[in-house]
Amino acid sequence: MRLDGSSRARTREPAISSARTSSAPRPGAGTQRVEPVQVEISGLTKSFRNVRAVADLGFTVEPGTVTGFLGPNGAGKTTTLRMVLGLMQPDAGTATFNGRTYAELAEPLRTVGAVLETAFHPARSGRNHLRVYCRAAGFPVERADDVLAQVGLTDAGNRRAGGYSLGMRQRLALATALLGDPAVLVLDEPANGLDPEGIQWLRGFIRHLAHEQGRTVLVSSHLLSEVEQTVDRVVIVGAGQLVREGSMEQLRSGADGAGTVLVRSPEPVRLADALQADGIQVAVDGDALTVSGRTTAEIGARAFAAGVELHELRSKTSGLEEIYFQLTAGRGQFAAPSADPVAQEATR
Ligand SMILES: Nc1ncnc2c1ncn2[C@@H]1O[C@H](COP(=O)(O)OP(=O)(O)OP(=O)(O)O)[C@@H](O)[C@H]1O
Repeated sequence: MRLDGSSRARTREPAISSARTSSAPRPGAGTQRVEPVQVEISGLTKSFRNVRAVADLGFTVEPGTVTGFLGPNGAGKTTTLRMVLGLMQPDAGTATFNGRTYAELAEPLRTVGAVLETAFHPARSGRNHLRVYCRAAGFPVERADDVLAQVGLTDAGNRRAGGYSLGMRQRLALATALLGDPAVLVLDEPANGLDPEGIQWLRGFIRHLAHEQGRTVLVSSHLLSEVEQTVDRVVIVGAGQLVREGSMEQLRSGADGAGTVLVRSPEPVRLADALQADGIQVAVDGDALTVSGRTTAEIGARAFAAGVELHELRSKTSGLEEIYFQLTAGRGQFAAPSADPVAQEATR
């Protein structure tokens, strides 16, 4: 699902948006932090006739961090987010917020805000759209002005949302998601269609929501480059299954087998001994060591502890985009050969 600029009326999916009015992040009143909420996905599974969209998917989204939910088109991201938000029933598995499913939350709109698609009444002003939403959700109408200010749309608040640019619509959708001051924000492809200035604004805004205010932020994208500078952690899916979960640092360093680290030292043998003593696999070639399955930080720390001088320490992988491509190549979606569930099972 995408921010598609449509003006369909929706009730359950808070919408977004942008003006070139404000570039400073202002997400929330003051610097108060929200109650931390952990999102846990476990065994989530969903099929549509002969397509298994999500298959036994499990991962955790931590408070105070921005987690990128990445995968190629058709990998199952939207289907997963819909199940997380209680908009679609899973065939199996659960998605919980501090242990409760969306349906079990006492005040779901105060716990979770979502930006799934742009959807506004085109004749309504941005401010009115937010006020209508406040009334429907039982929030004080003053919240409309609070969130307009947060996303830098105060000056455009009285203009018809139908005349907003895509960036402004995305800011308006984000403002809608923030009305309930939720601890969790789920954003589906929020940078879609934004210009570089809008992307920079969004990046600062999202990071502020997580890092300064302790919110749990899950941002989906099919492009790693789009979220690379925004997210702290990544969850990569392919064909509905978990491909990789970890910090950006782990992904960059090619840890857990995605790549190797090159180390140069005037004492290669002593360094190799120190690393091997910790069960780390090392290949020595002159003054160069090639190390698999560990981050540059881990190797640097081990060398420091052993008192070994280093002349070079770097990831040998050829870049994030290449790692991402390698991890997800050919994993757009399952194409089960038959609608027969037994035959589908055989394709797992
Ligand atoms: N309502 C539906 N009916 C049938 N098939 C569906 C439905 N929704 C999703 N699918 C299929 O499930 C698979 C996963 O789709 P999904 O939209 O979740 O992927 P995605 O990762 O969000 O992709 P994109 O980045 O293109 O939005 C795809 O093969 C898609 O065609």
